[in-house]
Parts: sequence; structure tokens; C-alpha cells
Amino acid sequence: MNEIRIAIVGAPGRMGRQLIQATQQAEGVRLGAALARKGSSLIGSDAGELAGVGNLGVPVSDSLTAVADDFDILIDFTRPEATLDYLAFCRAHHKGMVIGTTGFDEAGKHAISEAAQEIAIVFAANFSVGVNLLLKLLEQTARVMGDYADIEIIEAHHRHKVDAPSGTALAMGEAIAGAMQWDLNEHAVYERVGHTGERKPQTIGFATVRAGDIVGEHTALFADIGERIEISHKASSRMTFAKGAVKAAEWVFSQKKGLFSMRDVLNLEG
Ligand SMILES: NC(=O)C1=CN([C@@H]2O[C@H](COP(=O)(O)OP(=O)(O)OC[C@H]3O[C@@H](n4cnc5c(N)ncnc54)[C@H](OP(=O)(O)O)[C@@H]3O)[C@@H](O)[C@H]2O)C=CC1
Ligand SMILES: O=C(O)C1=N[C@H](C(=O)O)C[C@H](O)C1
Repeated sequence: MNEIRIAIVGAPGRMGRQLIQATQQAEGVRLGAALARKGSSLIGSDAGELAGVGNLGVPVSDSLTAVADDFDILIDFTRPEATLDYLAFCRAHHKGMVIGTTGFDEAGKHAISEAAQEIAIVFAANFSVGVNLLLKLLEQTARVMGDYADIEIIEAHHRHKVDAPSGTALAMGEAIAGAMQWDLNEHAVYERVGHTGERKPQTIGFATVRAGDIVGEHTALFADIGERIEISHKASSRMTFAKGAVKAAEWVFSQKKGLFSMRDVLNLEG
């Protein structure tokens, strides 16, 4: 079988470099193209050298059009505005996508669902196995304790992260709200400052830490009087996300169209 050819956009980024490495560790895939922002000083340099895995003979490009014939699936971990440009290209050229970027507004999420009527997309706020299992555990816990427990989601990330709460924290909120048949927007408390009054029941509080080089840590708290459950995930290497995204690229290659999650890839739905 031919190898699946992957394009990585945002190649110089923290995730971009890990993704280039991950394509070298997986079987059945190869790096077809690597993209950086127009004007980047890294255009023309070798993607393998950039990621510290030796020369791969894949020069970093700033034009998807120039490399359109070199890839089957595009992996995007960039910023929402960049993702939406790449999405338009993939839709026009009928290429599958794996999207790990977080921080989309409603219009951005809508554009992704619209495109998925024509192309296959895996869109997930977190590509680690552990977080996707944790989402299942949260649904189970919410069904037992969600009515009466105080639910808090606490996330911690490195100082460079630009969006808050993290996409994963929001996905955790959605999983809990879904299990409770709540609309997250009506139950979420994103900020507390000043004289807040007592905690309202049946709300989901979010708290954000940004510090140093924390890769990604998430905890959900279900607290009652006399006991509490804490369900946590700690990522210690971005390779866990990169490996998951490459696995998703292999999986999505066999889909014609539709919007999928990492839980679909891992067969954790249902
Ligand atoms: N789903 C998951 O499992 C995970 C998701 N993420 C998400 O992935 C995204 C990227 O994270 P991270 O790698 O740490 O971020 P970085 O800032 O390290 O990398 C982002 C990359 O995208 C490029 N980029 C940004 N804006 C544009 C643009 N307008 N056009 C083209 N390229 C652009 C940057 O280029 P330049 O440097 O030139 O600005 C950079 O190469 C974030 O949204 C993060 O939350 C991260 C880890 C796991
Ligand atoms: O920006 C990051 O680094 C991460 N972002 C994702 C998120 O917003 O949930 C996933 C991971 O925790 C790392």
C-alpha cells in the first residue's frame, strides 16, 4: 500500500516540529509537505532539520498551491485565522484534514462543520488517548454526581498559550454538560472576581493557570460535602498529541467526508 502523505502547517511551531518527528516514527505515513507563514525566515530550510530528525528532503514552503500534489491529508496546529485559510484550500482541493488548533469562535466552528459536508475532518481539542478516555469518565461521573456536586474544571498550560480556557477544558465542560443535558453556555462560570456571592448549584466553574513550560494539565472536580472526586490528566510531552494527530490522519484518509472527533478515531464513542 502507498504511504499516506501528510502536510504539516505551522511547521516551525511547538506542535509543528513534534508532528514532523511523529511522521518519522509512524508506519504507513510520510511527510509530504511542511508549511510556514509567508515571510518566515525558515522558508526553504529542510523540515527534518527544523525538527531535529535529519534531512528529509522536504523544504519548508509558504504556498499550499505549490505543494498541492505532494500530500493527501493536512494536519493543522496553528491559530484559528490560519486554520480557516487552510480549510478553504482543503475544501477546494478535496483534501482531508486533522485540526488540533483551539480557540475558535462560533463562526469558525461553523465553517469547519460546513466544510465537513464535503471533506473528511478530524477536529479535536486534544489528541492524547488519556484525555479522550477522561472525557468518557467525566460523562459517567456527571451522570452519578452531576445533579448535586459542585463541578470545577482547572487547567494549567505554559506561558505562551494564547487562548483560555483551553480547548480541552471546554471539551470537558461540553462532555459534562452533554451528560447532564445542559447547555454549557447556561451553566458555565468562566470568571470570578470581587464579591461573587455563594456558589450557584448546577454550575461548572473554570479556572486557568499559565506558567513556565507546563505542557498541559486538566482536572475536573466533583465536590460534595464530605467527599470529592478529582479526575486529572497530565501531559508531560507534546509527542502524545503529535502521535495522536498522525494516527487521526491515517484514520481520516479512509473517510470520504464528515466531521469526526478523536473519540471516533479511538473508537471510544458510545
Ligand atoms: N489538539 C491538541 O491536542 C493540541 C492543540 N494545540 C493547539 O495547537 C495550536 C498551536 O499550538 P503551538 O504549536 O503550541 O503554537 P505555536 O505558536 O508554537 O505554533 C503555531 C504555528 O502556527 C503558525 N501560525 C500562526 N498564525 C499563522 C498564520 N496566520 N498563518 C500561518 N501560520 C501561522 C506559527 O507561525 P509563527 O511562529 O510564524 O507565528 C507557528 O508556526 C494552539 O491552538 C494550541 O492550543 C496544542 C497542543 C495539542
Ligand atoms: O496550547 C497548548 O499547548 C495545548 N492546547 C490544547 C488545548 O487548548 O486544550 C491541548 C493541550 O492541552 C496543549
